[in-house]
Amino acid sequence: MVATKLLHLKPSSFLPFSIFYPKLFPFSLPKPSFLSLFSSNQTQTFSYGPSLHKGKVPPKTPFETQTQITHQSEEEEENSFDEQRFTRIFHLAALRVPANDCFALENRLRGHLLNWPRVKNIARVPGDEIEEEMMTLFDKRKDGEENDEEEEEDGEIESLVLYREKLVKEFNYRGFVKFKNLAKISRPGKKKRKEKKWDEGRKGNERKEFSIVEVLEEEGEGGEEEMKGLLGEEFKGGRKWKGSTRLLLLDERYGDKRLEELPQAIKAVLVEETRENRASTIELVRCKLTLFYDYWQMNEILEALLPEGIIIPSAFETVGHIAHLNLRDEHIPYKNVIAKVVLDKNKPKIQTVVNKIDAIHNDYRTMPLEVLAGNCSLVTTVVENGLRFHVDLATVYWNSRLATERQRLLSSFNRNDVICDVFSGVGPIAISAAKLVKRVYANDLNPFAVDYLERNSVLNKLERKIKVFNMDGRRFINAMFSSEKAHSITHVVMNLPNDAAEFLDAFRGVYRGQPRDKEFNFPMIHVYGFSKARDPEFDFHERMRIALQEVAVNVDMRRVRLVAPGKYMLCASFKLPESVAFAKCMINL
Ligand SMILES: C[S@@+](CC[C@H](N)C(=O)[O-])C[C@H]1O[C@@H](n2cnc3c(N)ncnc32)[C@H](O)[C@@H]1O
Repeated sequence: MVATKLLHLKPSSFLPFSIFYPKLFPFSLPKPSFLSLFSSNQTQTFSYGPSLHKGKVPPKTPFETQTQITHQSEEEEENSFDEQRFTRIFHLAALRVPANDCFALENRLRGHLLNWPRVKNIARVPGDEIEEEMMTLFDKRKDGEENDEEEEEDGEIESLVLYREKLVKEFNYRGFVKFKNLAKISRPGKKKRKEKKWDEGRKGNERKEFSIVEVLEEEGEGGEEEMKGLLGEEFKGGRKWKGSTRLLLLDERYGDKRLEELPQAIKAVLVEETRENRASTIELVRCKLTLFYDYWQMNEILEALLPEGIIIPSAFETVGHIAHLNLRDEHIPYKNVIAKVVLDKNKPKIQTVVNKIDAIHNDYRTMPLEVLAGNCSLVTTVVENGLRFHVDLATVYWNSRLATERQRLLSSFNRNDVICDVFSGVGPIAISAAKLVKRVYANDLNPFAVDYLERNSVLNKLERKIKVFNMDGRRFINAMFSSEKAHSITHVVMNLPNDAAEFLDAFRGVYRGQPRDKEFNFPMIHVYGFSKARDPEFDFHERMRIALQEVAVNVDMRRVRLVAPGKYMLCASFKLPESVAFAKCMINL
């Protein structure tokens, strides 16, 4: 006979696999495909795992309805939506087992337990937690070490209140012999109290609970009041208290199954345990798993919020604490809501969400950005290649997507090299190179970039290896190669893909007028460019030829990445041709 008592629940109105179309957003368009799923003759296929379309939407409490009526500013209203509309309730079956056995049983029942992303299949039962020390006291009592006047026939303690009273009588003349244990009976442990504090105080960036599991108890279970008296209002034992227990959440397919319908492995656990130990605490219970807004992934929330047919923005670039979106026109009416979801789902790493509002048109290559959510600071710190870079996206250029390319370039430098970075920005190439090479000359036209370049050199303790310049790229090339420095420079980096090829004319005649028998240095030039042509390599080569007025030979041309459909970023590396350096005509600066 199976002695384990089952909790029989009233049939719930919840249909396990109904689709609920959440009316989440005033401007969400009707979703015909969702609605059609309500039609009665539609047969649905089982889809595994939690989804906003499955589960039950909890009814609103009067308090929630009231808070919605509170006044919001226009801006708040634009950015907000009711997060509670994303709460979903799932009904599951679980084995309630003694806490000490749960890991062994979890192993044994592998394959039959809930396997949902981010939901642990072992859950605590609120209120029945008991500390190890208290349990020892309990066990001792069970083993008959203590007087068992109040013990029931099956060895269980009938009343903890009576037991406590008995212990009180046993005080020795000092009165404290057993006080330690007694205190534990009625006082929550330190650990527990700490947890509560954390929970109460959580705000802003702190992680919130994204799911809770509650046991659905039958009414009128004995012993509840007694346990409440001992363990406080939190206790929701309902049944005879047996110490700490855990819930092993069963696979969602068993949510509405009766014991007989469960797989043999689960039945075996229940039957064996009960046979071996009549006081077995293992039982099959029904429970309620609630998943909150914080549970769902960014795409799941956005899918529910945005009208059908709109592409769900799924990716963004990260620069330090800033998420940088590139929203399409169709997203613009929902930009604030999208930004809020991006922020919520990527906190605390992301603190600010911005959108690029226009193409880059200015010389300094700074992006026109609009802050959509979070704090307004565009000053951030990026870590690349083990180095730290302070960046202000409002005034300087930064592109994290070029990190791999920068690595590739750096790997071609060695400790004897001297690098000349013509368009250095805040220094991702120049400062990283300074770690490897003998010396770096770094230049940028943007005074803000140069300011950050200097600060970043100091931040990374490399300022002694870097000399910083703030001038136009052509003047810089000319200044470098008409000075003594020319003899040492081994690499020139020109990363201004829109125009760098045209700046190659600055190399024409840099050694003009100098005696040819002198030892000259012909550095490697690494120039970046974009091309939309059908043959991007040929196109870029042509641009270089026009600027140099020579055909550069032995050019190593590489496609760095596709920056837009049909538009490549390229890098051409070649040795400065002697004929260019000694050319008679020079550009007018
Ligand atoms: C594409 S960014 C590259 C910055 C840096 N190399 C990086 O990878 O982040 C180009 C840089 O060239 C600078 N720049 C634009 N025109 C310039 C010019 N005529 N002379 C010197 N620097 C210039 C811009 O201010 C910008 O910082």
